[in-house]
Amino acid sequence: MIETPYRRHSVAFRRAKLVRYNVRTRCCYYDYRYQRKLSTKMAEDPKCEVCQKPAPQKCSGCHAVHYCSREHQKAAWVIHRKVCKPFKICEDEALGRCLIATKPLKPGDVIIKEDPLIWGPSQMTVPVCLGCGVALTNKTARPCQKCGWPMCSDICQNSPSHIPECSYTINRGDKVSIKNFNIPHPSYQCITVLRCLYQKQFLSNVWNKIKLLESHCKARQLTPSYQQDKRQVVEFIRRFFKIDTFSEEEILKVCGIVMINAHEVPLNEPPHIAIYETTSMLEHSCRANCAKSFTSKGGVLVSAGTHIEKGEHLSICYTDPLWGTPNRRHHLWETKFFWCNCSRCSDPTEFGTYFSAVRCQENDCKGYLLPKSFQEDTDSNARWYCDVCQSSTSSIIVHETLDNIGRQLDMMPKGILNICRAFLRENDKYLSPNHYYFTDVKFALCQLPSSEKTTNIYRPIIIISPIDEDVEFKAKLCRQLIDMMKILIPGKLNFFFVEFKAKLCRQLIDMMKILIPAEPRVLGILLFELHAAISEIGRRKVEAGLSGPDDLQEALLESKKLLKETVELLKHEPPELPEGKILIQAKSNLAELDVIMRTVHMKVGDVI
Ligand SMILES: C[S@@+](CC[C@H](N)C(=O)[O-])C[C@H]1O[C@@H](n2cnc3c(N)ncnc32)[C@H](O)[C@@H]1O
Repeated sequence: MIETPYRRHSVAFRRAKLVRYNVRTRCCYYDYRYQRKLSTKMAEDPKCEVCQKPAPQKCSGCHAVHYCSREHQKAAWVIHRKVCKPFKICEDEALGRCLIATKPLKPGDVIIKEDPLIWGPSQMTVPVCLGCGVALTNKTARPCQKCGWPMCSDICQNSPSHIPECSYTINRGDKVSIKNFNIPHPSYQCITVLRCLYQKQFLSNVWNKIKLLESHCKARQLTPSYQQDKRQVVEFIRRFFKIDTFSEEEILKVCGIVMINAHEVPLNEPPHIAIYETTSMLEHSCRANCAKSFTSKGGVLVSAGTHIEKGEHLSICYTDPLWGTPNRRHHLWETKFFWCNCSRCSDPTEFGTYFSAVRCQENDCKGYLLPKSFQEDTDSNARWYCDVCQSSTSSIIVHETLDNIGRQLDMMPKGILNICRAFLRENDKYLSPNHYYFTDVKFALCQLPSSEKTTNIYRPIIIISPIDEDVEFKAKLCRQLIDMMKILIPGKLNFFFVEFKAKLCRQLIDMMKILIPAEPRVLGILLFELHAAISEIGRRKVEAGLSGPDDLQEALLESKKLLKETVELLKHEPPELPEGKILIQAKSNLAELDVIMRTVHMKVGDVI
């Protein structure tokens, strides 16, 4: 018999008793019990995964298994590649545990895909089903027959996730009774913490992973949330559930673990939270290199968002990457107990985008004010300096101005074009063109629908951004307006909005690629909106006789390129999330576009 590589490997594995034969499927399977035994032993004395001889070489991917020779590594790869990871877990004095790439990665490569160790409702939530997390109403709620917690179905009542609070409630003696489903209910504050404590009491394999996560117990003691947890979680667990197995300290440590490590999972309304074994170890950067998305079942999927070199730290962004630097840094300090010093926070200009900068108010000065470093901006004597005239202004005054504009923005209805325009125009004298407040408004404008059906509520106006310095663009818009006025009926004059929208999308895409290149959702949405605007412009121009088939084909080709990029960026998004819906739409538009392009080609030939 010819020995195939597979047979060679299986023989080697069987000899080493790592592979067993499954009679039913007639296949060999990898016996993980052996791997675990070997891995524990290898920590002291590395042994070959295949033959158990001394093994000097380790897997260059995960660094977790060893081999005595290249042959045995090759033989093991068929099975090991299913569990091998492109990173290793390291310990850093400042960061704690963190993940480091062990091989080069390209955008979209999957790095981690895992189910939660624990999931549960957010601390502040309306009553939700404890089996699936969906919000309940008087009509949909049905009490669990064993404990009374409201559930949405029999399946959820018997869900393994519900076992902890169900069994603690049964032990308590009285069933839970929840009647009001419209407002946040305090009883839910302790559920996720209780689920972790249950692991401590009964399931040591899960608890052993949870307990290693950072809790920042000491730093938290000085915060209001610690006192709140004492009153609302510790007391509730003790008084309501009558549990005295855990000390106050133990419960508060778990509260800290949940606060520091839980990820918000937005699959349901309201979102639930989840702790993951590996993803919860990822460090933060405001210009992260990894992207996080979720599977439909609540698992997490971390993929490379940029090209990542071997040896690079893997990071995600814990905060909203479209907040300004002071806001991001304070938020991280208040919720995760560290001052961020990432490459973006260390560069006040945020890679030349001036995303957090304000305009210099000195006469005729075109400069921007920024602090020398945002690390020092927490000081009350801090000042912001102009990059042109070098004048300075107190940080307190800058922040007061920003707070006022922020309040204005909070109250402003987004999605009303004229109001957004007025905001951009009025604040142009204070804020840099790429300022985060402007970005917020422009991002909302970019998501306004481009098509006639939904946009003809907009008045026929020429929309020229106050920050628009592109004179040629304005002139072009005016020429087009005159042409169009002659041809179009008034209801179609929102053409200018679509042009404006396409321009905004391009501006934002360029900036996002510099500022947050690993945020596929933001970029994906913008590329999709740009495709919609370009298609609409092409279509309307042809309808109005303003352009010929060559322009149309050019627009279609650009649309297609943008759609392909959108699909690539959003490929890991589940259909439950808005970005997943855009992915479905983009795929369908791509198919339609192919048909249209073939038709155009058949009618007018290859014009470009
Ligand atoms: C979700 S945990 C990450 C895992 C954690 N290092 C561990 O060992 O369990 C978040 C904590 O990691 C640390 N951390 C993460 N990113 C950091 C960064 N960029 N700078 C400083 N500390 C960071 C902080 O202590 C933060 O509260």
